[in-house]
Amino acid sequence: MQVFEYPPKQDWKELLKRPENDLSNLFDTVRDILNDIKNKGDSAAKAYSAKFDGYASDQLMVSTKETDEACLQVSSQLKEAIGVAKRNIEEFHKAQLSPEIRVETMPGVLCRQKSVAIEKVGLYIPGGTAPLFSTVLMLAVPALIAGCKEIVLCTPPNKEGKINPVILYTASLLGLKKIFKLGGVQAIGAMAYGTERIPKVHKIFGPGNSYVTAAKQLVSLKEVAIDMPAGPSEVQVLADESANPAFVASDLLSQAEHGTDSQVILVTDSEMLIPRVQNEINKQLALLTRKEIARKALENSRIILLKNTDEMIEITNAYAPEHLIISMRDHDEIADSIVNAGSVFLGNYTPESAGDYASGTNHTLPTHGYAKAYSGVNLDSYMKKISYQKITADGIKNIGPIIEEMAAAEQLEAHKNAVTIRLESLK
Ligand SMILES: NC(=O)c1ccc[n+]([C@@H]2O[C@H](COP(=O)([O-])OP(=O)(O)OC[C@H]3O[C@@H](n4cnc5c(N)ncnc54)[C@H](O)[C@@H]3O)[C@@H](O)[C@H]2O)c1
Ligand SMILES: N[C@H](CO)Cc1c[nH]c[nH+]1
Ligand SMILES: [Zn+2]
Repeated sequence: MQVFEYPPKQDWKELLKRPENDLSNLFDTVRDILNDIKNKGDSAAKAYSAKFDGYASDQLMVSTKETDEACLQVSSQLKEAIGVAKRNIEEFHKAQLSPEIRVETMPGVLCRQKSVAIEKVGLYIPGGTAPLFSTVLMLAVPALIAGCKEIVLCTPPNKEGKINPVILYTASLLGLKKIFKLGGVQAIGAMAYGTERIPKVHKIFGPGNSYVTAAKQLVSLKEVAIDMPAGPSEVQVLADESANPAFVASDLLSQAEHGTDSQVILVTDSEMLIPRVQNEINKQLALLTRKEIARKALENSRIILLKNTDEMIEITNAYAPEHLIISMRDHDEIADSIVNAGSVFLGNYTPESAGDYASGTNHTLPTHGYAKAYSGVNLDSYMKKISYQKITADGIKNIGPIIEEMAAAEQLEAHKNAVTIRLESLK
């Protein structure tokens, strides 16, 4: 990881750049695949599945037999761990249910707002470099709590057409039935447009690599809503001299191992901490199975030494990390000044992987600086708000003249008349 000591503010923007695929190329490739899926449906899905995942079969839907067999392959300890994570995620997301809002804005003018579940949702579970069964919990638990009626799940198969058994176990634990062996852009296109076998949904959720993220962004221009751009994982650690170098290194590596295009950033005001963290990274990296992936991600990554806490906060809000760990003495106070981050982890005993798996918060989070404007997945992501109003005869007498005045000023006579006609009927 490259170290930058006291970089002047005008250099921060350059320093905080994300690793880029050639974006124009990426979007062109993705657009072509999406058009094929839109025009040719399942036959194109099969062709792209063969090309990118080495699986060419007409059998796209996972059968009950396959799920039953998969469930037998999962150890009881893992089933127990998944059970605890599920309960925590349920608890945190159930607490997000919001009551209906009812306000009488003027006498006789009653306004209501109610949350209604999105009927059909599509969940994308990444499976390219690691089978993220935890993402099944993160996406399906809130969908079920919200009350979504149709839940479609797509995830890439291996060359033999098999889905990771733990993904299937988790999906079956949650009662999901429509599981398709399809990954990448072809899965996003299939859920956006619908194919002969894959139902079209209203909103697509889930993280993925740059291809998946670009596909979500393109289909959201016209066909469907999406949760947010949730691309290659990132973590930023804010650390002072109270941080534990081994813990900091472990957190940086935990996101670096996701993919070669992941990015991890350490920002500190402690010069002494830097070589200690570097030593720890080298020690821990050598022990990882995914060391080559993590090593590549570290090439995209940086250590930044700054003068004080104020600068550390400023650079964090400018970067808007997906995950932010604050390993500093005053972590609670510093957290109050953070306005741009997907999810924040406080103190030395809160590893980011707690949020990835089991604490209860959602791990599907905005990357690439989108945390400036987007929230991570939460219960509201699966809901629409519908507003209602009911005006009584007395109510229209109260509010009618206001509406007439405004409609006349906008020169919209018919709008005005819809009120006048009622007021006159009451004379
Ligand atoms: N932001 C978040 O909330 C979050 C959460 C979990 C994981 N992630 C990220 O999700 C990503 C998962 O990526 P992954 O690759 O392991 O799995 P993935 O399922 O996202 O991508 C695999 C698919 O990519 C497609 N693909 C691969 N190369 C292609 C090419 N050249 N052209 C077109 N399509 C191609 C294939 O169809 C394959 O099925 C990682 O980057 C990880 O960091 C993000
Ligand atoms: N850190 C990922 C989100 O960027 C989520 C995840 C799933 N499994 C492990 N990690
Ligand atoms: Zn992770």
